[in-house]
Amino acid sequence: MNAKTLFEKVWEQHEVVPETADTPAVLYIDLHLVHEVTSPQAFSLLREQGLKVRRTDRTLATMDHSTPTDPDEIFGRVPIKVESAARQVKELEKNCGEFGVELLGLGSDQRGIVHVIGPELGATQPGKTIVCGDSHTATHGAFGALAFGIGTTEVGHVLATQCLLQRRPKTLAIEVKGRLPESVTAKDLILAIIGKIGVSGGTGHVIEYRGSAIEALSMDERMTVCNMSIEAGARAGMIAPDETTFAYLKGRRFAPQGTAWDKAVAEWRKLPSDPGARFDRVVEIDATSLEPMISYGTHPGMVVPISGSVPERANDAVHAKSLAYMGLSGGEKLIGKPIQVVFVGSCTNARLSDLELAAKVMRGRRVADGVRALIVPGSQQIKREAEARGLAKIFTDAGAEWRESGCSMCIGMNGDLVAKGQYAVSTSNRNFEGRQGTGARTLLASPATAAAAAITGRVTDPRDFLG
Ligand SMILES: CC(C)[C@H](C(=O)O)[C@@H](O)C(=O)O
Ligand code: SF4
Repeated sequence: MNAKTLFEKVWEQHEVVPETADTPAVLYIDLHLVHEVTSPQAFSLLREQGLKVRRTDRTLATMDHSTPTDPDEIFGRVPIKVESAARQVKELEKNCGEFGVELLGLGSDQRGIVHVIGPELGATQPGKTIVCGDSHTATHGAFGALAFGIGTTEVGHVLATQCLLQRRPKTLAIEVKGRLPESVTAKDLILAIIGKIGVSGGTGHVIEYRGSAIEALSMDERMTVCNMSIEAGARAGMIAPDETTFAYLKGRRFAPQGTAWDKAVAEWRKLPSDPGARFDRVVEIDATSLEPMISYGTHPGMVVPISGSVPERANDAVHAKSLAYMGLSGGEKLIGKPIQVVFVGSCTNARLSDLELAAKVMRGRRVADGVRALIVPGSQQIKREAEARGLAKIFTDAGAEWRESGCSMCIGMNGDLVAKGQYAVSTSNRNFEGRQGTGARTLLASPATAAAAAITGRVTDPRDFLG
């Protein structure tokens, strides 16, 4: 038998027409997720050409990027303040209505960040091809799906045909051996991986994360890892489905039910890479020696262990420019650096277990004077669960702000912003110049590290609080 990787199995099951030297492959798409930022032009294209959405039953829309997180704006008690955001929200409502696409709209109790709600509703499943006009679609690969971010023109193609033109990527295995130490999170792991392979380390490849440390992760943690595959330059990230995956999915809204469930699980069990399957590249990481990580620069590869210092790179103009933006100098220690904002949220780290971790640090403590701490659940469902479990109260008692779900401060387009020159410890995935607002300085880290910074007002080792 020809040993195959997980990626190869999913790819080949969806290849309608294989690629040739001159033409990309035609791939069938099982699930198309839609949000308000990258869909307006795609729907216009359909309208211009007199086309319908080919499979409305395989298309699901939500609102997340432009949605405010203030309940008064969300529930229509006051108008949405950011005008461009209000327009996008309206347009998605209109487009979904006109084309018959299910929309988890502003008032929906199933609404949330697109990469949080797909899995939460069980729409994300092993072996599926999943696309969305959004780079962090890689998140869904945590279930053993092949999930790509696509551009607006491609969103139009998929809406009209349920197919996508794609060049076949190469495969990269990232083998994570050992076990993560106590108080070192999945976020620290993925930041360490990107620090090691670099922001273009995965270019042209689909990553499969594997090994004992990956198998030990919960679904929430696997999603955190796969989410940032794109920050390593990869097309997608995947993790083989296993009992953890099946247990997560069982009983969710879109998951197969009854005998269809048993049949699906039997198929999903065939997906993991066969013994002896070959990858184009293999990288090994030892989980046992990892520490909590933090970024210091303006791309996610610029990371160090939290106890470390900003690297010195003489004659590196790009490094120097980045440090100038960040207001940091080579050789400077990160621990103890004063910060002004803390953001716990985003499709990387806004699931229930992330909020639990932040709450563990903040319980019975107060946010430091002069620090703004914003905690934004990844979905309305997570919001309700966090409230039911008393997490929200821990945050508000500590003096943090607790909001409606959405992308929020991860991206400066919905009104949640970091001011010029301020330092924000953020659990999101991107730290580019201006990402959280003009002149904002982002330090990427885990929910534990972010919560610890909120309490002390400085970059802090989360192990001081967690042991
Ligand atoms: C707005 C959207 C297209 C964008 C993406 O593709 O990733 C956003 O989600 C981001 O994280 O930068
Ligand atoms: S939370 Fe951030 S990274 Fe995720 S989809 Fe929204 S803007 Fe993109």
